[in-house]
Amino acid sequence: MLNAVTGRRGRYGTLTRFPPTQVQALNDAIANSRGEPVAAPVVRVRDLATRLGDKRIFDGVTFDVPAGSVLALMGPSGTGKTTLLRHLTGQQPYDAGSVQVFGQEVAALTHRDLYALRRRMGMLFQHGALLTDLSVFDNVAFPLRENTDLPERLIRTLVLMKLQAVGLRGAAGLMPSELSGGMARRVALARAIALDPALILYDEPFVGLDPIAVAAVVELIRTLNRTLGLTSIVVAHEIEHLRRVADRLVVLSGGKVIAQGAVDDVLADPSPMVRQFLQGLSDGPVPFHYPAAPLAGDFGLERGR
Ligand SMILES: Nc1ncnc2c1ncn2[C@@H]1O[C@H](COP(=O)(O)OP(=O)(O)OP(=O)(O)O)[C@@H](O)[C@H]1O
Repeated sequence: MLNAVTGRRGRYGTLTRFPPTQVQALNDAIANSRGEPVAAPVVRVRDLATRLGDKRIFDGVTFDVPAGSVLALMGPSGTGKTTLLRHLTGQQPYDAGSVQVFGQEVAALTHRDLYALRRRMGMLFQHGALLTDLSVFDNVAFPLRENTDLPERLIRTLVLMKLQAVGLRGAAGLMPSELSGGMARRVALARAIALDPALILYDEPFVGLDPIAVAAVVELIRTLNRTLGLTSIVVAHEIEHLRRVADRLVVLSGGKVIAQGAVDDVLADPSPMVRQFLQGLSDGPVPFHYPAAPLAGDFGLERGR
């Protein structure tokens, strides 16, 4: 019998590891054949529309994040990737369409239910700095102390387990100022998984890291996803890192999804918009300039002035 999350086979010996999307497809097929409901994706976005100020950010965005997968979210700067993560956490309302996390419509949740939903999500934001006055240990303990009534003895065990998972148990007594950028990112990751989330959101997790630290974070995202049975969304620009970390790729541009699917399929997508974005060209269909008033007006060069 297939395990719904990992795709490992049980008592019949050989262990086969399927890609998560294939696992979901297989489980869905099995459930279908038995007349059971199919496994719902962890995140389900349908016809999402959002305006911020007078700017249309999303206009009919639709995609799923299958359970157990790592989804990479890419798109030109300012296209709304962070906004999308904020829709998932309920920090930013949307105008139309549906955003479901764990089967719950985020916009319909009460304050209390939203709080409960957020406890099932870990977040690693680029600027989610560590608390500088607290040690590494206390930074990771922080969400546990804030959100649970666990005794200190148990908190200590949990914190050391999370630090062990990111390879920094030995650094528990250090202060943030004593850490390298890569170590700090890993401590932030230990803090993000402190409450055992089922979904983790990474916003630009590789920015500012040297190649060795990037390799460690790439490896960690994959390992944590596999060993903790997480589902992950990674917003990043670095195709070479995302290729190593993600199962699926969604490319946003101009308020729409311009490509989505298995990473290698999207990377091979021949459409000019996708090619331009992926190859970093500045003169294709994706505009380089943020919309602005005519140049002549801004520089006082209009006729008669
Ligand atoms: N509160 C707000 N009010 C008005 N406009 C906003 C607000 N927040 C964000 N924006 C605009 O929404 C757009 C999307 O921003 P967002 O940060 O989601 O983009 P992004 O794809 O994450 O960008 P980057 O890759 O540069 O981080 C940007 O044009 C930004 O200027």
